[in-house]
Amino acid sequence: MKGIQDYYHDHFAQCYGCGRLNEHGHHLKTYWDGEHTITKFIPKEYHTAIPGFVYGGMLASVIDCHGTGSAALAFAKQQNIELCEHNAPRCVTASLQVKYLKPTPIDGEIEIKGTIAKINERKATIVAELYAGGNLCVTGEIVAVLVPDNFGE
Ligand SMILES: CCCCCCCCCCCCCCCC(=O)SCCNC(=O)CCNC(=O)[C@H](O)C(C)(C)COP(=O)(O)OP(=O)(O)OC[C@H]1O[C@@H](n2cnc3c(N)ncnc32)[C@H](O)[C@@H]1OP(=O)(O)O
Repeated sequence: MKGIQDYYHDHFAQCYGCGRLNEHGHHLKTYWDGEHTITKFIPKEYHTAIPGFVYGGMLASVIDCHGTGSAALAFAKQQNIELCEHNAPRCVTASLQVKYLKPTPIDGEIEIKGTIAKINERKATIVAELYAGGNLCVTGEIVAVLVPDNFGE
């Protein structure tokens, strides 16, 4: 299954969380599932916080890039972009909020479900729900902004 990350331009594909060209990164893939977006991730043992449970910063990282990926999908849909090599919109995180409801078990796949809560011409708000073993463990809210031409100046 391809994710929006497969369609980022090479110079937008270096991110530790979601860049397909970062050899040390998570290589997340985010795609539509009906009206929602999905990202899946299998934690490694070294992502431990407390034995048996995932480190919270790691979960925030996955939610972060699920948010920017979901926003990019939403902008592509809004702008009627037919995704093909290197033409995906690219977003940066303006804001990331995370709530840890329950410890997240480390042994198994994590699924993050995204809902596009708000979108205008350059900003999207994504609500994320992170599930492990079918249980809701973490929620998040990400404000993602299309990369401005003067980014980093
Ligand atoms: C050779 C090629 C080089 C390429 C080079 C680029 C590479 C790109 C790679 C991307 C890779 C991504 C990787 C994954 C996710 C990260 O890890 S990204 C890294 C972490 N994030 C950052 O570093 C972002 C740092 N912040 C910024 O650059 C700027 O503040 C931003 C976010 C671009 C916004 O700046 P701006 O466009 O000047 O802001 P502004 O016009 O005031 O705001 C735009 C909208 O966002 C809202 N907003 C702004 N900040 C916030 C906030 N903190 N909270 C809530 N709303 C906010 C504003 O209210 C406004 O909303 P509307 O008025 O449209 O309703």
